[in-house]
Amino acid sequence: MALHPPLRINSDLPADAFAARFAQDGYVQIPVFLAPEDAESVAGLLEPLTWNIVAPDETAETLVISPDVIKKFGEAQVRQFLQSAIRRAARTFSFVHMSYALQDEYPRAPQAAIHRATEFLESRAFLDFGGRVIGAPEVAGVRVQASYYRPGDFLTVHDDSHRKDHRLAAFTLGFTRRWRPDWGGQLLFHDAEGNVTRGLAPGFNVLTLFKVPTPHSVAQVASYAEAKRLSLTGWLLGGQDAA
Ligand SMILES: O=C(O)CCC(=O)C(=O)O
Ligand SMILES: [Fe+2]
Repeated sequence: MALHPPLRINSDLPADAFAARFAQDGYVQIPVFLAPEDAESVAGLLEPLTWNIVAPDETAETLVISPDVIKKFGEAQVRQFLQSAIRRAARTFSFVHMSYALQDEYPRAPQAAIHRATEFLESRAFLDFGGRVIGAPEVAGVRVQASYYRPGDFLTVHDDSHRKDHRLAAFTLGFTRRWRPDWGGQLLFHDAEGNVTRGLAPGFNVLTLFKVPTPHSVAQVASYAEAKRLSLTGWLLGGQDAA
């Protein structure tokens, strides 16, 4: 049962026009996705979260480095581990960024204000809107995290295929303000020749949907970037895997 006032999808959105774009291009961006005051409210909830650093270990398992883990193992050891995740990025899939696991956290404190976003992303309103745009009315659930990319953070090329989950499409809902194009952090789409076919700048209250599988990455954020690259990112799921 929902504990929070629902976030409202902007009522003026022409879902069918966005669906045509998605079908043609394999991705679509929907600006002013939430009612503007609701987007402001989500942005205000993301800022003060207690974020964890995430990066894969040498077996490709995601390690979650909470502030407690840093206290326990010490900053030097954490830095060493992150350096190895950065070195692995030269050869294989890797990433370093901050994350907040909305759906894992929800049962611990469903009344926490951030879960207005969790409840919305799991709601029929969001799943049905997403389903209309991607042309898959059977969207059954969602897998989602909040993410925050700091200077130096990155995500190397991958296509979002998953062993178990049936991912119908990937989405990101951005809450990044005033981003300069030379700050990196773009969502990049890649072709077979190694060219970037499209680079989408982080934005505010923009929903991006793209097909799975699609080769993509997040460009490393420049050391001199001053804004926070904040978003809610995840996948619309089909059938039996719904959360
Ligand atoms: O943050 C983004 O723009 C994309 C994130 C992504 O590709 C992923 O988490 O798999
Ligand atoms: Fe991805």
